[in-house]
Amino acid sequence: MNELLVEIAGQAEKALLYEVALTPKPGLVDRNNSGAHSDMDFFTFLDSIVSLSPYLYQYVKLGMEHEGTAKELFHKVRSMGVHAEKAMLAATKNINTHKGANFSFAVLLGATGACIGRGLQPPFTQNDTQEVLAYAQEMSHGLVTDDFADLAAKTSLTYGEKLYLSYGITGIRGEAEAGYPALSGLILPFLRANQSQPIESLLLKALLLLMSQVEDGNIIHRGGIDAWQTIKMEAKQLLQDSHEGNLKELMYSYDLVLIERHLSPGGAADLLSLGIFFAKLENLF
Ligand SMILES: CC(C)(COP(=O)(O)OP(=O)(O)OC[C@H]1O[C@@H](n2cnc3c(N)ncnc32)[C@H](O[C@H]2O[C@H](COP(=O)(O)OP(=O)(O)OP(=O)(O)O)[C@@H](O)[C@H]2O)[C@@H]1O)[C@@H](O)C(=O)NCCC(=O)NCCS
Ligand SMILES: Nc1ncnc2[nH]cnc12
Repeated sequence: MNELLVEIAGQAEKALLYEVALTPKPGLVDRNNSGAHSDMDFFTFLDSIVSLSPYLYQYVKLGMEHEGTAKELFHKVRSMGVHAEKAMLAATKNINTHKGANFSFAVLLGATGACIGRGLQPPFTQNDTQEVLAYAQEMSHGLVTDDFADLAAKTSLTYGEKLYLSYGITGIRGEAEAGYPALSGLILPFLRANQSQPIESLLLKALLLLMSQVEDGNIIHRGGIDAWQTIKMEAKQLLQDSHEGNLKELMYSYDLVLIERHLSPGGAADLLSLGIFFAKLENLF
């Protein structure tokens, strides 16, 4: 069973490495540049991933060994996640590289471990993946209401809390509570349908697909709702205009546009990592 635990956690780590290595990503940190970020670079992300690695293993282990309710497992992985977040910030000199990704992997690796504890085995079928997402939804039930219950009394607010108060946007918490529809209904069907394509162009197009549809808290917190709506339209147009011969050139140009606008689709980047994780468990590539 330990080999399976190591394999699952390893796929999550690989997904985070694939995401940051993917190049060129508009506005994001990659092998070419730091996108719209002045405080972090490719090596900051490598340091971050290494700091999170032991906790990815612990999230799966907590799930596999869990015997209570899904909600009880959520509290266990979230407690572990707080330690992971501290380790990440220590490794990155207090820069928020993977806060959202750490939260989602805590929930989804815990859910994966719980389902494996009930007999699920990789390679996953689409139904196996859906069983994990359904369990993650059960774990996250009531999360938005619980987390945002007493915001008025708080003296300092996170980006997500500010977005909720300003626009009613629920961000990654809402995504988790809904069972990650950006995975089940958007990126995973796309990756399954195009799995034979070269991986870099496949993942670049997957990122554009996410950018064209997800409610990305990072874009909104920096640029507001209008900037987010514009990026959704532009990403959709790029997806329509791109083909094997011009994709990288279009992405390089769009990277310069988002850098100039100081906008970064960090939420879409996190969801890309999660999509790669499940694609690996399904042996898509
Ligand atoms: C639930 C938490 C994630 C806390 O959330 P928080 O309230 O802090 O804020 P959110 O913005 O709601 O979420 C934080 C990150 O989640 C990513 N994100 C946002 N929207 C979405 C979405 N629709 N789908 C998926 N993911 C989303 C995003 O993270 C990525 O971008 C971050 C890098 O950019 P950042 O530094 O945040 O912003 P910058 O523009 O760079 O800032 P400046 O340079 O301009 O200053 C990076 O984190 C990526 O992961 C959001 O940032 C969870 O952390 C939590 O529960 N915290 C409480 C303590 C705890 O329980 N921790 C353990 C959790 S297991
Ligand atoms: N490659 C990346 N660049 C900037 N923010 C991110 N958040 C997650 N991945 C990221």
